[in-house]
Amino acid sequence: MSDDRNRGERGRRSQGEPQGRSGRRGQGSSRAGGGSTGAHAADRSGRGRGSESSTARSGEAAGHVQPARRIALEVITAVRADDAYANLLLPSKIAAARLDSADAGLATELTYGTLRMRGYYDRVIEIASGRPIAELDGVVRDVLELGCHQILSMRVAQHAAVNESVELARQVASRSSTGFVNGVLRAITRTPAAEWATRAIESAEGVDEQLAIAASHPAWVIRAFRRALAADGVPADDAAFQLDELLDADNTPARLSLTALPGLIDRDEVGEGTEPSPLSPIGLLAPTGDPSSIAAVHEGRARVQDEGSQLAALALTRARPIVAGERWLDLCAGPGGKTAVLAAEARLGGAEVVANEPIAARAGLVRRAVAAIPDPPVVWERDGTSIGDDEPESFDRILVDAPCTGLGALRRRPEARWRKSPSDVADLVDLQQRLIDSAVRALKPGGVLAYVTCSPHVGETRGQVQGVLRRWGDALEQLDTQAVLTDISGGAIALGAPDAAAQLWPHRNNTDAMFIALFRKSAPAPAPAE
Ligand SMILES: C[S@@+](CC[C@H](N)C(=O)[O-])C[C@H]1O[C@@H](n2cnc3c(N)ncnc32)[C@H](O)[C@@H]1O
Repeated sequence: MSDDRNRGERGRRSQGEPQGRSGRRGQGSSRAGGGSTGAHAADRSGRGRGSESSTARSGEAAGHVQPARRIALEVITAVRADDAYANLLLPSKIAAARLDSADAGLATELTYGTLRMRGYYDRVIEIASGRPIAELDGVVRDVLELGCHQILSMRVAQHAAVNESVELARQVASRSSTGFVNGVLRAITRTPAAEWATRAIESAEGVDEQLAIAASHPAWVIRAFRRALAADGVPADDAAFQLDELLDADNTPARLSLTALPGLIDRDEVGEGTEPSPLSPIGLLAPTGDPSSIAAVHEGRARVQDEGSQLAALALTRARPIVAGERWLDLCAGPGGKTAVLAAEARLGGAEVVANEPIAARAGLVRRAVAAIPDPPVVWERDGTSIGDDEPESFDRILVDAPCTGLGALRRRPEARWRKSPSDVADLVDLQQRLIDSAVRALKPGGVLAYVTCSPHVGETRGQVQGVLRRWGDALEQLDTQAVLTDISGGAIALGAPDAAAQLWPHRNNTDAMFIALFRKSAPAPAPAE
């Protein structure tokens, strides 16, 4: 654990330093000049051409901008304007531009670092420019955030960060925006990073609002994490420290972890500098780099997968011994990471898997994910909420890895925190409930259901458990998921307060914040003896 992580919330905040390991340290030495900064006095035309960054996206005018910066900006703009996924878009852009590993590393740091910390950078930009961030053109804001990341969090020479940002603005926005970008970024360079942090944090009122800026998470997410930690039994006197650790872990890139698909490859055959996961019996930790260069990954016998996701899939497959001939359903399968584990385990035990994913493109990803497995699962493209009525009492095990806010996977998908709002939670909770009820209907009596989310939000986790037990009464019994996970991990896993369900945490388990709850559908009472 880094010094930063040991320091704790109160210590860090008292030093006026924002959250995370991304190295926000003072670089400049002169003062930026309050509400009427140099930037403010300079060109205030934050408005560009009024269009999104088509030039940035096509890369037409590369100018004198380093390719890594251009690619980072293209991805940041696509994430903001088109809801693109950075983890899908960035690797394809790096490959298309044939960046060497150093430039690929730089593009990755620029992209993920900016997406992670943009909430904090936006506040710095507001203070430095004297303008609300919402008033700026989208692409100008993207350029400024990217520039902020270099100035406040990286060891990039400040003149390079400013000059290349101005050049990027010239390429993707209006000519007049270049003066504005130049003025704002120069103003930011004139104040040490630590002082910016203090100013930004103190500009907010309220503990959660200040922490939101320091840790660059929306305040409602901070509150949801607080509640989830409490629900997991974290004592009040440890809550602030644990929250701090969690936010820090969210802002720390995840290790590269792989699954060796059971029956397709042994863990020790994967090689390439990997080491066994301490938590998952099918998991490996790999050196960072391009995972597709690992032969077993290229062949589909090993897959990139968080250890928490591995454990969620294994919780279902190993909750009890497999009986040959069992039928399993993966109700929400796309893009197929857990389907691959289910299918590999099912094959060894003589069971059959059906995968379901209603979005055609994601169903295609499921088919790709299982292509290396002999006799791969059939993939349906149906609405999971009606499968219970269409296929009643048909499956021995069902995985409901439900659509959720994704607040448990912010290490890997930093932009997810800015995408969701509290109003999304209600819709997701409703969909999750309908998927669970459908799964219970589709489950054979005596069958096992695993409900999984990559979110710790209580409404999506323990709230759903309470709801399903209320709705289904004696027809459903909760299994001891913590005991199952403890068994799978050989006792290595640290869990919260004793409970039937299990919540994993990035700061505690070094996994995504997966929530896993196992249930068994009651078998009908045996017929009375004659
Ligand atoms: C959390 S993801 C599943 C991740 C997947 N199990 C894996 O490990 O790769 C949830 C999936 O549910 C799908 N989904 C959304 N609505 C659905 C519905 N009504 N029925 C079934 N699946 C749905 C989404 O398209 C998404 O692919």
